[in-house]
Amino acid sequence: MSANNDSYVVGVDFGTLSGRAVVVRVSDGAEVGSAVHEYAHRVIEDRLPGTDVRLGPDWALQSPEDWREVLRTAVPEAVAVSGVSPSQVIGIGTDFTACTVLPATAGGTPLCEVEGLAARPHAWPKLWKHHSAQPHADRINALAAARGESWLARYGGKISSEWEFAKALQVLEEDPEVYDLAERWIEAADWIIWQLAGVETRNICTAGYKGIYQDGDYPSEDFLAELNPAFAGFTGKLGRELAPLGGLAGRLTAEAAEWTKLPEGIAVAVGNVDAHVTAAAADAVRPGQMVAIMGTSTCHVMSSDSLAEVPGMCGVVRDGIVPGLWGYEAGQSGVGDIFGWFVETCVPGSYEREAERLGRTVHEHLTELAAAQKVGEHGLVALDWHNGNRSVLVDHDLSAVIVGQTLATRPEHTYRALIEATAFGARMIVETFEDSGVPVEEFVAAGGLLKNRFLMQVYADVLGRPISVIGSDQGPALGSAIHAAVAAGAYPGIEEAAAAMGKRTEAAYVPDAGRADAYDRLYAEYCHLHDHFGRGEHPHGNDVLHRLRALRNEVSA
Ligand SMILES: Nc1ncnc2c1ncn2[C@@H]1O[C@H](COP(=O)(O)OP(=O)(O)O)[C@@H](O)[C@H]1O
Ligand SMILES: O=C(CO)[C@@H](O)[C@@H](O)COP(=O)(O)O
Repeated sequence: MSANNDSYVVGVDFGTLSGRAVVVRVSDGAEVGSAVHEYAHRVIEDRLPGTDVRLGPDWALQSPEDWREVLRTAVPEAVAVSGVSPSQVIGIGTDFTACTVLPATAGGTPLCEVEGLAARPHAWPKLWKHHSAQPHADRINALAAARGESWLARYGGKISSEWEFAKALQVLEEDPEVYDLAERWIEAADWIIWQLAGVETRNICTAGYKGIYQDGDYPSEDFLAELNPAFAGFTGKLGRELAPLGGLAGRLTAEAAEWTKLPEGIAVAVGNVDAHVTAAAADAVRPGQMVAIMGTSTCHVMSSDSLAEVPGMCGVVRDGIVPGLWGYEAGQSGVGDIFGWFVETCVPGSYEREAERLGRTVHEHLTELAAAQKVGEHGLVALDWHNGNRSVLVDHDLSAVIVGQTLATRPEHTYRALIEATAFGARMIVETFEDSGVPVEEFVAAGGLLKNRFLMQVYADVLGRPISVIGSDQGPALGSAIHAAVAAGAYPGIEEAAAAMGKRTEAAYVPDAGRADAYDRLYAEYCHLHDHFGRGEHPHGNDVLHRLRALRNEVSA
């Protein structure tokens, strides 16, 4: 079907806690209807559903049935709310958290749904924030460095415990039977496309960033065998034919048409990652436009026409955001999650009652109180490592630090210090890119944290540069819809579709010179603590965080 003024596409964003669908007009990107489905199992962290099987520290799993339910509920609901007739929908695109990865049969059945395997933790999909494969990542990194593997520099010198190889090596060594039964090791981003189009595809984005696919190949058999002889053939569970972003993965099957109530045969776009699709939604896919998707965690994505080695980045991948450019990714594993943790576990009841009386959420109440302070007034500096450090240290055995507390420290002081810590972490990433010869010309913010205007101003002041903001509160879903429009043939490429359908306001926040100067002093303290606690036993460092983590693991084992 060809596009006309009445054509629409559906974008579906599979997030950490929910899936969101949005119906978008192809001609101008107008969002005409949306719906959200909260996952029934949310994040599986304590025990496997319906069993007494307990999970260890740093485990995080998800249920594939929750993802299918998004297709069955959020998609038809969004179309119903929009008033658009399903016959006007010409394509569907999706994005997923990553690296969220699962073992499956050759037919695509998740192993946790195979009879007899539901009580085996390693048969379940591992969510991006499953961090218990850190020892496996450490071994991969040490061996790659010792052998001088050329791909290591493409990952800033270290691959993360969140990525595909570390997670798979953990399965092999902790449950070899499940490893053997896994005929496929597949990103949820590609698995969902399999459900929609009935064909197995592997997108270039997750293969490159999370699957160590560089210059046409995965790490060699020889390398994998040195990690563990039984790991030698691992890449046989992956895919070698990579599909380009914005490409057509296939056509909606009759079964998926029944779930979604969309017409059978419409275009299904190649799978993609929540962060990377958002660049299109903000119309920020040109070289030097860094898009920060700020939510539970923050991902930083940016295209460039040149290849550079940026220490501690997540990865640089040819065609990884848009075809024809190098796509860079860096990230912070915990941002909104840190504020959420603080609100849930560190705030006295009196604050909750006051927030309720004022008709605000506790976040809003603490933000109001934090905004009344001057820079540095709380006397605190924090390290934003409650969920480890993804960039630039790439170490999920690190944990958070708050220094400067006294008996006068109030929750609003700590809340502000935590917001500032995440902004300092973002500045560390931006400066590392620039120092490595990859200039950041525009900083574009997207994601759920945009709703906190004080936080956004702190970021502008800490970064000392203007911040543009996306013009949609459904960035990933809009980005997926844009990819669907390209896959359906409505635009020749992602750049053209992004220009017509993406939205952003330039320089929505500008730094205040006085506050920016004051933050330079606090940032210097952050850098000092960052290197002291994060870089091990160098002359001025202390590895206490690793010793504490080892002790915790020993005791909880
Ligand atoms: N007013 C607020 N200020 C700062 N953080 C908030 C606020 N309200 C919610 N959060 C945090 O934002 C995060 C959710 O962000 P969101 O972008 O909606 O989710 P996701 O990243 O999963 O798509 C949660 O971690 C929550 O703790
Ligand atoms: O790591 C990536 C992308 O590479 C994200 O999917 C992951 O951080 C999860 O993002 P959210 O915070 O759920 O938006």
